[in-house]
Amino acid sequence: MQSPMLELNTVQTDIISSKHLAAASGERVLLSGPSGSGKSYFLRILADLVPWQGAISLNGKPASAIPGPEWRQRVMLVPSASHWWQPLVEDHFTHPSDAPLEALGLDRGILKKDPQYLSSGERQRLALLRALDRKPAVLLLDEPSANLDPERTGQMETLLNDWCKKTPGLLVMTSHDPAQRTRMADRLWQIRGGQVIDTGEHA
Ligand SMILES: Nc1ncnc2c1ncn2[C@@H]1O[C@H](COP(=O)(O)OP(=O)(O)OP(=O)(O)O)[C@@H](O)[C@H]1O
Repeated sequence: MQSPMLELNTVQTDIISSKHLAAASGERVLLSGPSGSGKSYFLRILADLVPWQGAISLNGKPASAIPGPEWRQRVMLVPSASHWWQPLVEDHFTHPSDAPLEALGLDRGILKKDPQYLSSGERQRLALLRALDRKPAVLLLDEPSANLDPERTGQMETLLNDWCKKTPGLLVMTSHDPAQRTRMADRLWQIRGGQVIDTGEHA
């Protein structure tokens, strides 16, 4: 592997732990495990949103040396349920005119909508675009296509593949869909008995 973008060494919490894990820029990591095994929680560890012990680094720089808000801008979590607090969708974007809405089958008029009237699928797609607008290095996605039909899921996967390659960025995502894991995974991390391990399987 080229030098890792994200690296973990003996990370531990009350719920979950991992020994050594590493992933490089341009990779798509699929995180799997049964319901309730801690996938969402693990993404929150990576985003430094819950207390953890051990070592996590981004491009060789330890998380302890990077202020939390900066870390979360570089290692950005898109949870399965997104929060919207401004009057209009566009108010949540730094550069709304640059957002590739069409790539996800969204009309540009949606930027002028009140977020409370969005459908769950619109909300999910816009939450991803809002995250990309912040230009993260690592994108942590919790079941990003859970509310999407197969056509929209395909569009989202294409957008994510392009983002990974061109940025190049690192994608870590959860999915309950084995077919999606097969389509997307360059690397598989699995939660077994409270341990996150790299299965060594690659697509
Ligand atoms: N901040 C927290 N403190 C303590 N326990 C938590 C915290 N967050 C989640 N948990 C617990 O961790 C366990 C794993 O939850 P998590 O949501 O990460 O599972 P998951 O693998 O994402 O499940 P699913 O596939 O059903 O979404 C659950 O028992 C949950 O109650």
